Amino acid sequence: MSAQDDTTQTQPGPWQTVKRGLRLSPELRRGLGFTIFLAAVTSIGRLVVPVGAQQVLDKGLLGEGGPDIGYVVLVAALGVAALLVTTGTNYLMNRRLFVVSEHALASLRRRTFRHIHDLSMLHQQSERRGALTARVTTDIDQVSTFLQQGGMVLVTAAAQIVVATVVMAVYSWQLAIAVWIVFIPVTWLIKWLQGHLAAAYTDVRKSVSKMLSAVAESVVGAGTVRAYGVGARTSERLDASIDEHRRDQTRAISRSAFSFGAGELVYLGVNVVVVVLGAFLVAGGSMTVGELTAFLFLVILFTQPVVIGTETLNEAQNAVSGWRRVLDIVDTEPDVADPVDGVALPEGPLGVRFEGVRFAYPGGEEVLHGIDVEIRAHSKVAVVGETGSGKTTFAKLLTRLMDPTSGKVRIGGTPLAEVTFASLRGRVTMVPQEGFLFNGTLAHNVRFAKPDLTDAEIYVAFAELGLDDWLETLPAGLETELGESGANLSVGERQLVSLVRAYVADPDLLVLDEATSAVDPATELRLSSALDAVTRGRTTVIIAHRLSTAETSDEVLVFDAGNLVQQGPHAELAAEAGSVYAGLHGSWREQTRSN
Ligand SMILES: Nc1ncnc2c1ncn2[C@@H]1O[C@H](COP(=O)(O)OP(=O)(O)OP(=O)(O)O)[C@@H](O)[C@H]1O
Repeated sequence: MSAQDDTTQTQPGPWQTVKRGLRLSPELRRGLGFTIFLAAVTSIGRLVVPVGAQQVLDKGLLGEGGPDIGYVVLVAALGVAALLVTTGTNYLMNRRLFVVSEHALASLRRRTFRHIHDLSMLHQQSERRGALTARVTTDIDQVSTFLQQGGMVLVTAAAQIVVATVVMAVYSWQLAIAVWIVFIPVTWLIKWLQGHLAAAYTDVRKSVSKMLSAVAESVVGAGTVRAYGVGARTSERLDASIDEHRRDQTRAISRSAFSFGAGELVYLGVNVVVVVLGAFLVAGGSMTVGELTAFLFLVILFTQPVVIGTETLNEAQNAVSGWRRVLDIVDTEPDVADPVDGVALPEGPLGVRFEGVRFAYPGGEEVLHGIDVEIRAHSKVAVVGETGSGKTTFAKLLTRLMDPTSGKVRIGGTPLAEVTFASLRGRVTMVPQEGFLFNGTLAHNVRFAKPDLTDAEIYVAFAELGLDDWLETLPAGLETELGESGANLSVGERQLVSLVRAYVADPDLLVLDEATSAVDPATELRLSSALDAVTRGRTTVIIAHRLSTAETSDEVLVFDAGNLVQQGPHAELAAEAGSVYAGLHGSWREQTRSN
């Protein structure tokens, strides 16, 4: 099932969701028997007040021989002892529920996060990032709130209802039946309310995700928004998503307020029935005053779980909707999977082969139409073409960020789909256009691929790439803070750091999406000599946006509208009059001359 399909497919019911959720988090069931035992003891302990009141009234005060203070004191002492035990078991039960649910949810968070990571680039783009973050944060928080608050109610409610019913029947079976007659229609009402609340809270969860995405986009893209002067349009979209969330939340809250009122009504209704019928029974001599008093206390014990239950319905619905969305993610099959019994890439330099590779993005038209190509080990290959011609798609298939719709990619002769992720990620590195930098120091960012690299080794890497002079210009050298996404550096400098990072990872196949952004001439010079050093001695595929890169490559692959139309050394291709490459090269030279 796909994560974004949840609006179109029939959703699993609340029970199915809870059952699936429990199967996925077996920790929640650990020691459940003992927790239920503690709940039963707590519930039995709560009988102290009704039974004590009945004993004190009927035997201690209104007994045949007159008031018996000794008996009253005995009942009071036993009551206090029982209350102490109940407090202890109640504490233990709550603690167990907290500990178990926190454990389970921490591992659910981890699992969901890892799964999001495993989902291919395709999912990460189509499910918006803010929404994915909400899965791991707010959605799981909702489940946690429910399990810790509502979960206790669920565990104690059933026990309390059973215990209260038994004792009520002992005092007066007629009144016990009356209580149940009022109670049964209420359970139907609750079921009906549950359905309505579930729908309302599903809407709330969706609008929260939408709102988070809108906020995240407008914060991350603040620069672009300002540059294009579309602040008003962005604010409108944000306002609309906030309004939608307010509307959904208000609707859900008014429905839950209604269900809360319904719970109160049950309590009052049952009390009225007991008082009226009980008065008749006492007058007719089939019930004592003490038993009726006890019964009224028992009604509290009986209806309390129902009333509190309707209150927690609110959280329960919220939680089930959240849980369902988390499960949707966890159940989404990653479309690029680590092969079971996969193999490692062969030792030594790696060549690449594409055999009849076709690719279409989900729901889109084919964008690569049968690519056959061989890239020799150790060669430096430039991939060029108009924008949208399929270069990036080619690179993503080459590094298995996606799988071809048909055809095969081989690296070092091994079909890519059979190579373990560990071997693939260790030997093949892709440097995207905007190589992402993390908030932290320069050293931290370079160490990303190799955590145990020493400072001395990092200095050597900078020197080997001819970047030691640049490093010296930084205020704190390797300890320079780069800021969020490397914001303290210029675009060109960020690319330099990405290159160093790729260099220390020492892959056998390097796939690099050359940055398009213009950089100052000094940095440009540093970049091109660092690039030369990085590519030396390994197979390199560069998506070249500057044709100067193509000029210095062993071979050039020319893409046009999803087809590989030319392949060969720069000089040869440029000489083919009227060819796509000759055209590209001609216009690039004109552009650089006019610059
Ligand atoms: N995530 C996506 N979903 C759907 N279609 C996509 C996606 N990414 C790219 N495409 C489409 O696939 C085609 C090839 O895109 P691709 O990014 O591979 O081209 P490119 O040559 O790398 O372009 P550029 O130089 O602008 O990066 C284009 O028509 C593009 O619209």
